[in-house]
Amino acid sequence: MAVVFRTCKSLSKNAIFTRGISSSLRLHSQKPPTPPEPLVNVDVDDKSGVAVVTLNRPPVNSLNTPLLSELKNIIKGLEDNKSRGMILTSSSETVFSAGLDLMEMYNAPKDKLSAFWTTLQSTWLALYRSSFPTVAAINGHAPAGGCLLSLSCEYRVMVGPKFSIGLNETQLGIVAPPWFVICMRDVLGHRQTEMALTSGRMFSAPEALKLGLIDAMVTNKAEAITEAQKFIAQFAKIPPLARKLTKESVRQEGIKYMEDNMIDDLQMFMDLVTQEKIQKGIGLYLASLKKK
Ligand SMILES: CC/C=C\C/C=C\CCC/C=C/CC(=O)SCCNC(=O)CCNC(=O)[C@H](O)C(C)(C)COP(=O)(O)OP(=O)(O)OC[C@H]1O[C@@H](n2cnc3c(N)ncnc32)[C@H](O)[C@@H]1OP(=O)(O)O
Repeated sequence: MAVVFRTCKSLSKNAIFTRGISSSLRLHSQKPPTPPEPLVNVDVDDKSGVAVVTLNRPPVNSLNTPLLSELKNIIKGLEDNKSRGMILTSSSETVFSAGLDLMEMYNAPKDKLSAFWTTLQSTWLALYRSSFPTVAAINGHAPAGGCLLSLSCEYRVMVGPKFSIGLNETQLGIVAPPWFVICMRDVLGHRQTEMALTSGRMFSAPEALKLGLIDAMVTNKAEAITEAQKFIAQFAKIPPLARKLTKESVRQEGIKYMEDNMIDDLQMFMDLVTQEKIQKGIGLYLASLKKK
């Protein structure tokens, strides 16, 4: 797997920034400061043109505004570079993504809350409607927003059997927004979605496979990447424009929902999440996670 420097340069603002800083600082000091790790890494394979995009926010890849923003920029960069495909995975050995960063929603000022949600909306839309094939190589737990990212890809390969996946929002006393529901229904159908979401159930990888929530189960990350590459390779001979327009057509409900309802959806989020009862619930949940 080779990193195409030209592609990375145009994809990651962070990469240009850190290179610039470290070379200029080297003139003045012996020890340049260690550049910050990007929150999302991207490696593009020269031969296949497929990008492996790795969430890299330890310990659990919780999705905060900067990470989402970086992911969105990478997806846009891949679009601009006419990418052949994208595999989304995690640098953690046990967690794909713990979902939305609860700290972004807890006692947050309204402007930050609003920026957080709009960044989530636009990142999701960029991923969901991306023209290139997308696969989630789910190499760890994927609750809530982690499950949403997976569902927004076209194919899901999960490392099993011990990791779990699902939209568990109701268990937290919060509500999965309509576009989360559309994503789940795209994959599971109406009845299974209702059952899964009203209970907030998390599924083990074997359960998820049986239900169709994931498409394949493997035993490690390397196998997940190989399976993902195989899925993407089957599109090599499909004309990209026909593929893109077909994907958009199949996903029209979700795309249209978001395009038409961005502001209402933001308002619903703000109204719900700022309620005292919800804030208390998030606080208790965060405390229970920290107590573990
Ligand atoms: C009509 C309606 C319209 C609008 C709706 C409005 C609002 C609702 C918004 C709905 C959307 C919500 C989607 C979400 O994604 S909410 C987040 C849900 N996530 C979870 O429930 C997962 C919680 N985490 C876990 O279960 C475990 O951490 C996990 C299994 C992922 C990993 O376990 P592990 O044992 O490896 O790690 P931990 O020790 O638990 O965690 C390490 C530290 O990370 C902190 N942590 C974990 N998850 C989160 C998170 N999501 N956000 C912030 N922080 C998180 C955890 O507290 C630990 O912290 P420290 O103790 O190290 O300080």
